[in-house]
Amino acid sequence: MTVSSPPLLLPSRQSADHKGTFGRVLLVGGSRGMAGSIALSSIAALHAGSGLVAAAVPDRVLETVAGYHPAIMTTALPCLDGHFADEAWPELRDWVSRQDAIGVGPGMGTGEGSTTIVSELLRQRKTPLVIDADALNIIARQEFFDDESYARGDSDAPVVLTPHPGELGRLTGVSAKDEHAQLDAAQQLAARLRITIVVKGGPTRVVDGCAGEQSAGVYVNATGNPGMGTAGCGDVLTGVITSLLGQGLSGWDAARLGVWIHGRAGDAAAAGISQAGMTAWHLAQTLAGVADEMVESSQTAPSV
Ligand SMILES: NC(=O)C1=CN([C@@H]2O[C@H](COP(=O)(O)OP(=O)(O)OC[C@H]3O[C@@H](n4cnc5c(N)ncnc54)[C@H](OP(=O)(O)O)[C@@H]3O)[C@@H](O)[C@H]2O)[C@@H](O)CC1
Ligand SMILES: Nc1ncnc2c1ncn2[C@@H]1O[C@H](COP(=O)(O)OP(=O)(O)O)[C@@H](O)[C@H]1O
Ligand SMILES: [Mg+2]
Repeated sequence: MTVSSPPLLLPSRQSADHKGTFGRVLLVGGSRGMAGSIALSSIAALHAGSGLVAAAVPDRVLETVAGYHPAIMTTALPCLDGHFADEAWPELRDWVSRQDAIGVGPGMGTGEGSTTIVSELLRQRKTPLVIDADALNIIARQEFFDDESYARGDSDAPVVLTPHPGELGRLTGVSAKDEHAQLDAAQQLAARLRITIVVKGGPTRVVDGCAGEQSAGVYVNATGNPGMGTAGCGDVLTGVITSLLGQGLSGWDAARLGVWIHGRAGDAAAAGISQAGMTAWHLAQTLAGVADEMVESSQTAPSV
């Protein structure tokens, strides 16, 4: 099987490098019944090369999330019926500026406490953000993006949205059935807000509005397969792109390299397991095995 080349490469790792070199990132989400989503995002961030990964979750699911991987740190936030309570944001606020990147949304639900977290994370402009899943649904429901004040300026940290066509339909009002119209709508939204948008699917496309009108065009990803149409694969991508932002990449670079390595790991899982039988858990594991294909000099010949 021929493997396409990555759109860019991370710098090679040096002997003096340490955890801090590879970024400290925080994944915010999870709820009772959807603890796995934020765990998949957190594990994916580690397997994409982050130095330090923490998950900020409702108190009720902390032990569940912590139990998935000993290297993931966890922070319990106030909880109501297994979801973020209104008091969650005041406790999360002090963590934000200490992160190199934050991913928000997987499994978080769309309640009051989650809505406040999303609104406040959108307001801050210093920490790079990946916005996915229920955080996108909250933005759509609250019509946050109708307000131009959320647009990013030249000195603001990057923001990357990662909607699947259902979420993109809620955000833009353009039906998931109309692929071309959805891509146009994503390009307009990206240019208006000066953000990067990953339009997930088969294939996944990336559009970027950070250069203002001179949009960088459309990146069409060449890796991935229908075996990735299984619960949690998007949560894995959230962790990957959060990790790459935390390693210092721009939104455009983190999104393109993120979808490339995510699909590459999906292809490795399909080859190693099967398309029908692979799960997001397998994807998160095979990601660890192919991660060096994103790195200069240690670029190894693809194994499959
Ligand atoms: N283990 C866990 O904890 C997991 C937790 N998860 C968490 O669940 C939350 C809800 O997220 P979600 O994506 O599951 O539900 P939802 O937003 O209703 O979208 C699904 C609908 O959207 C559409 N659609 C999707 N793709 C499409 C396409 N390519 N092309 C066309 N249409 C497409 C399609 O709509 P339909 O066609 O069925 O009307 C589909 O039914 C979220 O927070 C997430 O993180 C999950 O990650 C799973 C694992
Ligand atoms: N047919 C396909 N070909 C390539 N990638 C796919 C295909 N179907 C789904 N994917 C990928 O799997 C992921 C699914 O994301 P999402 O629907 O958000 O999953 P979840 O929310 O369950 O984690 C996306 O990255 C998408 O690009
Ligand atoms: Mg998803």
